[in-house]
Amino acid sequence: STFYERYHSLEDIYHWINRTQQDNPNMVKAILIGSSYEKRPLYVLKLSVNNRPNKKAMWIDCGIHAREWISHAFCLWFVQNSLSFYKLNQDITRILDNMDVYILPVMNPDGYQYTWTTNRMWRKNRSVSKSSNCIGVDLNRNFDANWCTEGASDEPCTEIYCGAFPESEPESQAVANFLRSHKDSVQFYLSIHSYSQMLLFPYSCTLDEAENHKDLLEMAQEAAQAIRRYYRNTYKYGSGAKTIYLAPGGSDDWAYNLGIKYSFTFELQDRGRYGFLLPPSLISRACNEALIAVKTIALKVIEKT
Ligand SMILES: Nc1ncc(C[C@H](C[SeH])C(=O)O)cc1Cl
Ligand SMILES: [Zn+2]
Ligand SMILES: [Zn+2]
Ligand SMILES: [Zn+2]
Repeated sequence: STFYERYHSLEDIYHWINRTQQDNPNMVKAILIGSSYEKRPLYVLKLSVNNRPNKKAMWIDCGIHAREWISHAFCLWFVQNSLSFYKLNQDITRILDNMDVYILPVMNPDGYQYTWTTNRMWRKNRSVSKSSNCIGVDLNRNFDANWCTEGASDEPCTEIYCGAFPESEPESQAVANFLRSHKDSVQFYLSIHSYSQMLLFPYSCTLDEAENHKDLLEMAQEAAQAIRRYYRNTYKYGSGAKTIYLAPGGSDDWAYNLGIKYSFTFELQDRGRYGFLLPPSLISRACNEALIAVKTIALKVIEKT
């Protein structure tokens, strides 16, 4: 099986980032947006095929949760597919001609490394708290969106520990800073997770409906329909609070409140048979399903703006 149908160590992904930039100097640029708690680099790959004035952009982050390995695999898959099929596939060509794409393949490198060396089921980052022997903050409860209310915990030993304060973690702070400084061009935010096959949009932190709920629902529905039509697989869709659970401090809610009105979290395969331990043989199916969903929504964002 090819490189993109296998899971890769953190070091291999860093090598891949370098090689991808070197092999595609006109389309790919690696941007260092910060570093992790253990001082590992956070690299964003910028895909850009032209320098149109006030061009829009989309953002995809992967690996906010360390054990969700299909997420990291999707970011690599998306970059490879975009570079390989630009000018050959009309959807990818239309997307790249109209939008720059910022991709963060490993948002939580310390946690990812830890799942390779020590504990495959690790979720959080690896920061040390002053008040407890337990390690790690749930980066998807650390953003400033109803921070640390119901659905998160102020207990460092829990899997949904919200951290000492919003953006207390270097990883979430780096992402928030980058998006704050690019909020006028970024129109579409996407965070990739696993598992349970869902296409989620704001809000997760409250049962209130987002002001463009109808748009978001229509986009998610079309994406889920595309997956069903092309891959005969079922993805649920809806606002996070109603579809999965009430949970505050998530990156998608925060990005939405920043002004990025098309904001989504995808939960990729599967439904629980393998869960986080999705076998490599299912990587291509899972990534193709996510890819058609991303393309469907990206094309609708381009239409609407
Ligand atoms: N805003 C959000 N959007 C999606 C989710 C679901 C993910 C699934 Se792993 C999580 O629990 O962090 C959670 C939140 Cl807080
Ligand atoms: Zn090396
Ligand atoms: Zn997750
Ligand atoms: Zn999940």
